[in-house]
Amino acid sequence: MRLNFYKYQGAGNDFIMVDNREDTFPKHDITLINKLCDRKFGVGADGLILLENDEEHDFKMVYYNADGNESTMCGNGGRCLVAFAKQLGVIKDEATFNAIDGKHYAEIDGDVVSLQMIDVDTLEIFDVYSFLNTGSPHHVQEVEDIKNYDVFSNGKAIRYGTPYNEAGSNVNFVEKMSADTFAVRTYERGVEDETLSCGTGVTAVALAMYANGKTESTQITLETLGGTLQVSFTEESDKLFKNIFLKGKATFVFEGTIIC
Ligand SMILES: N[C@@H](CCC[C@H](N)C(=O)O)C(=O)O
Repeated sequence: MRLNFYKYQGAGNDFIMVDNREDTFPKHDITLINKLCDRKFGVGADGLILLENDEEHDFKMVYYNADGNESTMCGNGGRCLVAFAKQLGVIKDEATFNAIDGKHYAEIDGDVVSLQMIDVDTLEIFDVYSFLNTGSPHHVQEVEDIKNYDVFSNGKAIRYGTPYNEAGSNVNFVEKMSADTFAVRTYERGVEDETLSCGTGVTAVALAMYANGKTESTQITLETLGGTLQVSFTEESDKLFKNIFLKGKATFVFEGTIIC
């Protein structure tokens, strides 16, 4: 099979994009998707995303983690898919699309994509961490000296540990930098490693920091290893967050054809 693909990255979270409007991609071939995402034996990416036709919206997003399994929402991937849809001529400057967690609205201006995330009505606060679902599940924990923190070992232990166990959670470590700016590093489920950034992850961090009283701002800057992202939202009532937008660059890297 000859597979045309496009590589995109959003704040260093990188994805293989495939135009699957003709429904030709072998969607259940976990081994193939895992191999395409492999950084030594394949193209290399944190995930693979299919752009498909949708009856009600501009397109549909189908997301696979690098391990080859279909997973829950990917915020940076969604932003990159909007840029890909524009490159294909499927949309102009705004889009609505269908994803596993429901309908999303997005705007694109140059290489900056602003993506509306699902509303969040449940945010659990525990002694040393918070847990919430922003389309994907996220554990949020404050640490000191985040630059030198062992994200891989500690993230992996939390991801597989109680209460998450096999189903797991993504794990975000955060350190406050200023009144409305936080540094974030994320261990991603399904990649099973630290990624350079995670869109649903920084969204979770912004909401958790606000809910924990670590910031009074509803427009928060998140510094990740791969770049800067912005999250804005409104709080409708206690811990009910709406109008959540994730904003940052989504960049085309290269395209190619692979015979597989
Ligand atoms: N990188 C993503 C999150 C992708 C999903 C995650 N790995 C999971 O399986 O929960 C993002 O930008 O949100």
